[in-house]
Amino acid sequence: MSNFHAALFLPYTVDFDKPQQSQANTPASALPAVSALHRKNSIGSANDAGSLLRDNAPSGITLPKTPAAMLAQEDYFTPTQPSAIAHFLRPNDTKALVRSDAHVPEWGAGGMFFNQPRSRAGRPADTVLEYQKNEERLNQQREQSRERARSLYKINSGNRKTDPRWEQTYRIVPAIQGNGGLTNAVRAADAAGTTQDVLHVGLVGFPTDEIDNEKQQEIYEKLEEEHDALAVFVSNKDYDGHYAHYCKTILWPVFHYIIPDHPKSKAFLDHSWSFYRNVNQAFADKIVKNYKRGDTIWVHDYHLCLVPAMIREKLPDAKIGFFLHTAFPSSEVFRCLAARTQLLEGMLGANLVAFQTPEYAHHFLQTCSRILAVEAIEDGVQLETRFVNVYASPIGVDPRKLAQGREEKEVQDWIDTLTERYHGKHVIVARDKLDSIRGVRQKLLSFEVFLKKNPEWRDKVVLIQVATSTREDPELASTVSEIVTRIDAQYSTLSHNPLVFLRQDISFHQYLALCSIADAMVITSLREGMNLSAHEFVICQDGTYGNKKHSPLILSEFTGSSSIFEGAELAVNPWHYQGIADAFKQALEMSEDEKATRYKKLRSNVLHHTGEFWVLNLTSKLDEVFEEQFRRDTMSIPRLSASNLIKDYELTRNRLFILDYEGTLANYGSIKNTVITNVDRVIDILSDILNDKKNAVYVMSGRTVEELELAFNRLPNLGLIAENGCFVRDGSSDEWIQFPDDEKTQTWKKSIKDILQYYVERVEGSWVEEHQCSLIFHYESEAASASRQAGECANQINDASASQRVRAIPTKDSVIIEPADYDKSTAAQHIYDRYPDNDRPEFLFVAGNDRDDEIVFKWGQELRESSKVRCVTTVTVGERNSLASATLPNGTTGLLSVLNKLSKIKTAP
Ligand SMILES: O=P(O)(O)OC[C@H]1O[C@H](O[C@H]2O[C@H](CO)[C@@H](O)[C@H](O)[C@H]2O)[C@H](O)[C@@H](O)[C@@H]1O
Repeated sequence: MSNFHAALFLPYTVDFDKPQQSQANTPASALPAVSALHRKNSIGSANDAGSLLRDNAPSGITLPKTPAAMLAQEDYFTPTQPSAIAHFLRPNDTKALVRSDAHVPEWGAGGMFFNQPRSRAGRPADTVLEYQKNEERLNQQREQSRERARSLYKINSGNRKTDPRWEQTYRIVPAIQGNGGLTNAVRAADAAGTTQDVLHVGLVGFPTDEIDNEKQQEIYEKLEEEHDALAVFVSNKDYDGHYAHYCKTILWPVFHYIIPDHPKSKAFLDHSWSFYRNVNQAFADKIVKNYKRGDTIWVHDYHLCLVPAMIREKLPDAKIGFFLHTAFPSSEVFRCLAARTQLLEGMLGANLVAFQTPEYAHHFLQTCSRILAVEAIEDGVQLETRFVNVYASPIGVDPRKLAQGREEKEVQDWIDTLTERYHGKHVIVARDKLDSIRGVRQKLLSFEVFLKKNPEWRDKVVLIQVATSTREDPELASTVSEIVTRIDAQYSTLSHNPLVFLRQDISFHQYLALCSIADAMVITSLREGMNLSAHEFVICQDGTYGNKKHSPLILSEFTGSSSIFEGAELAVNPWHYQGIADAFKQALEMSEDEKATRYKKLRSNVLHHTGEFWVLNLTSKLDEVFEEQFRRDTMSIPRLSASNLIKDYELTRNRLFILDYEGTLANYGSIKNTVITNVDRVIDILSDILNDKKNAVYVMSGRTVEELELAFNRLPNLGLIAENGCFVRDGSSDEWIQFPDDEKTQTWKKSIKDILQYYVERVEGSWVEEHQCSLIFHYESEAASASRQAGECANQINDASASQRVRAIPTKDSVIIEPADYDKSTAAQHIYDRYPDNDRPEFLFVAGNDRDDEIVFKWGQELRESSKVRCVTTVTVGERNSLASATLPNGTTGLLSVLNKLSKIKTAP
């Protein structure tokens, strides 16, 4: 059985061999500045290629070539290998450790590292018209590029469409695109046997229109046969529109709280939505085509939110998990997305939707209840016929492989070099992609405050900030440049630069060495799903190599990682510059004892939350919820066996029946009608059952005390549970017991009525029904806007009144607002407790059909599991998934006929 892991990019890509060039035909403009390309970017020399890309740097550090430098060159001349070491410890080993956060500038950028087609997509368009114009321009450019290549390689163009560069032989190499943390985690789990038969599904990481079908097929087969990878091929247009436009321009910012009503936000655009859908569909189709019963499907990250529902449509019984690697925003932000409903419904196609932290999971639950008007509880979301579990499990790193990586000679050499270079200085390290969410600007401004306020540190401290990918946000890059220049001008001296700002990536070896010699790491992301650099830093600080150990971690409280470190990190608010400045000081002046104490906790959390554990944890959670959902599926719940029930009935004394009324014993009546429905047959049967003194029967309902009394006044021995458990009347009494406190009830009702009034004025045809202990907001469910408003109403009440122990539950056409501490199961428990210890019921029969009956099924099941009641039968007559032990598919009629049979049984007194 296979474990599919679908992520936007495969962990592999293709590096084409270069065709022989014809020098004679080579246009001068197409030739690269070879000397510049082959020169190493030595940070130490003043006029090298690297100096164009950085402000200042220590001498003696040699860096790999940078993406920015390569972008300046014609794509078919870019050298391949040097920059791959920024991503892998061993670029030729397709299974070696990948950098967790690879910081690839944009899709198609692999062409800077490997010989493969590169994206020519420009800046995302503001309008559909602009988008179409861009497309025309790009098509022209593509054709020109092909022409150039044909002449360069002396290939007669004729009518050939295929580009000669991509007809060559090729190698499968580890991809620089994609989620390194995910790749490492799955590999670690695979190596440990925690997971097996992994099948990666993803794009090959570069535009493939220029690769002919035959070649695509060849690559597909090679990847499948040799690397257990299923390549998804989509058109360049879909690829650009999906990734560069929809994902990067809309979803990524919104998921990281870059509010869409910002004037620059493009979240209102929708022309890229169709590309997003197309790519998601291509993934779903690929998985469906290769799926075999029993397989498990994991879909990863925000690029593929629609895939779970698309698969579910074709494979209703498949086991599907969805994991969001990024943050998930609050519902206030998420609701700004035009495609919010489709995105949520897409994710809810999974059996399990998982997040990095409980906070993101909570936001998701709240967003679902608000936007889809569905009931969201702590464990998940109740849809019309399915339950979807929601869970949080943080990803981690592979400490074993990282430890091995640190043993590599290059790392050791770099540790020596850096130790010598920064002898006597305190080094703070940072490596971030220079994009809008990583908070580099905030970090530098805070460092400036730190230097200003702490002159004694100015010539002792060095902040080495590696800032990769400056192309995504030129405005940010220039603001950051200004700050760098200002700090440099203000605080650099002839012999010391307190800030080393590298506008390029460093190699993986250098990174591990830097982390090993650092006196602190600082991460000030404004929002981030996790931040595995923090974990890598902790692993490097064990004191095995280098003279530094247990150095503190300054970490933004808005990263997922901060949720697992339990305060052992120095948590900072990236918007509080003075706070970060104080954290710099605290880190630099921390006693060895405090460092050791904090480090112990940091390390134990990193070692606990490893990538392998993450895979294991998610896998077992998915198995567990899948089984439970299967059990709850009415199709798999066994039909009630009347003969077994009769046997139990005959064998027992003291029997307790708890039966839901509307939808279970009788059809639903009109909400506005107090005379519910014709109950004659029900009354006759219940009366017969009550004739046996060993039986107690309770009818439970959301109806009021008065309504139930009116409906059942002919059965004085019947027990009643009104208002979903707020009131109980025993069969032997006329007295009702009210559980919620009257005064408290009046207080919460007063405040909630104001909220409800707001929605009644906005939702046409809506009205509020008032019960003694609850309020019900009714609305016409047909209008989408009405159910959205109802969802919002429920959310607002839940936010406003949690402290009053009140909850609002959205249902299909109403929002029920009721006390959080009382329900049908608490009423049932009250009834059970009133039996004397030596005369408890031996037989319990619970029947229901709706969400509020489920909790009574659960209660009944627990009595059976704890052997408190010998014979327990819980029956659902509804169509939704259920915890009941049996079903009665022919509903009310079936139930009445079973009860009728029992009522005719005469047992010994
Ligand atoms: O930039 P993209 O290609 O759209 O990919 C998004 C990012 O994916 C990876 O980061 C995400 O997953 C990490 C591991 O779960 C998590 O630590 C991080 O917070 C997530 O955003 C990748 O590491 C990043 O480089 C990508 O930008």
